[in-house]
Amino acid sequence: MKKILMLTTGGTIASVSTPYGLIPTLNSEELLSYLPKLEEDIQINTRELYSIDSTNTCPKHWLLIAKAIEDEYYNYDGFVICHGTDTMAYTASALSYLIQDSPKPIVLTGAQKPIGMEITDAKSNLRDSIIYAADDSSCGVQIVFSGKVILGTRAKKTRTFSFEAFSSINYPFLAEIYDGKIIRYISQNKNDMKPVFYHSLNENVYVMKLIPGISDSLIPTIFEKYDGIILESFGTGGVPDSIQETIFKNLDKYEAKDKVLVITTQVQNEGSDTDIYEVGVKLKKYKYLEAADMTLEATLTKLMWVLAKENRTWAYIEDNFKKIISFDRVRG
Ligand SMILES: NC(=O)C[C@H](N)C(=O)O
Repeated sequence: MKKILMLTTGGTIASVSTPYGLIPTLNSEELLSYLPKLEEDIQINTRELYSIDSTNTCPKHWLLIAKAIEDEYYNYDGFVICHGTDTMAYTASALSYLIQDSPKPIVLTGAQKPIGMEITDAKSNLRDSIIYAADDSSCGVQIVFSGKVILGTRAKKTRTFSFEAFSSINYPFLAEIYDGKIIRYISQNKNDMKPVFYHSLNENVYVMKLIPGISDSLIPTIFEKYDGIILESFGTGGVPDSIQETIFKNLDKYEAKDKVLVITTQVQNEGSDTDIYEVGVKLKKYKYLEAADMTLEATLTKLMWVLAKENRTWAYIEDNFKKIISFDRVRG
């Protein structure tokens, strides 16, 4: 018999309607009581880690989830985390860096409608997640939602209301689940996997979204305050004239290992490549990193993981940021 640990953290799945709006209220046992009967023989133990709308998720919650899994890792065959959908992709990415090479599945799920409502996606999402987490071929961190299995490093919430809330960005779905049956499109080899747990993240990372004509007035303050600056640029990536000089001055002022600039794109699909246009190529004389085809969620949490290392060198930062972890990037 397979043993699954279901961890709960709040979110819509555990919410009830109140005069003030939906509030996460159900505890983990109450949530589990809604799980439809399974054909498989699976023992599920459950534990509430905290109960919040995932809007309020912070990096400390990611560390807490990772620690709870590490503490129970050898007592269970798989883990299911019930989580709010709004920041689930961030949590899935963060867990992909905090728990690497896990031969056991770590599945995040949630719902667009509370589990107590008559029309809800919660029961099927929970059932699919448990079945997927109990399957011998599953491993690593994934989101299971609306019948799709998405790598934690590739997930993005792309719909606010529909049940099909998540997309897999620049990577195919790993599997789909129909009527409780898993159809795998990509098989993962877990034979040589040994889990590695990490215990810290550097929260001093800022995401700056560019808009046409953006002013450079906040840039010196951002560089002073943060260790990692992610520039969400346009198209394939470039730094516009209005902020160019100030960005370059600040890159010169701080050593690259102290303040790290990452260029990414606002375009959801296909990623960045600063080698193409002059607005990107001119950056070449500076040390910076490129997100390439990584999601923003993966870029942010990977940078937090990389910058958690004390006395880091540029080589350490570059090697680890560019290293492919849980298929988070395909391009250089
Ligand atoms: N569907 C949801 O779970 C949304 C909710 N606001 C949350 O992220 O906690």
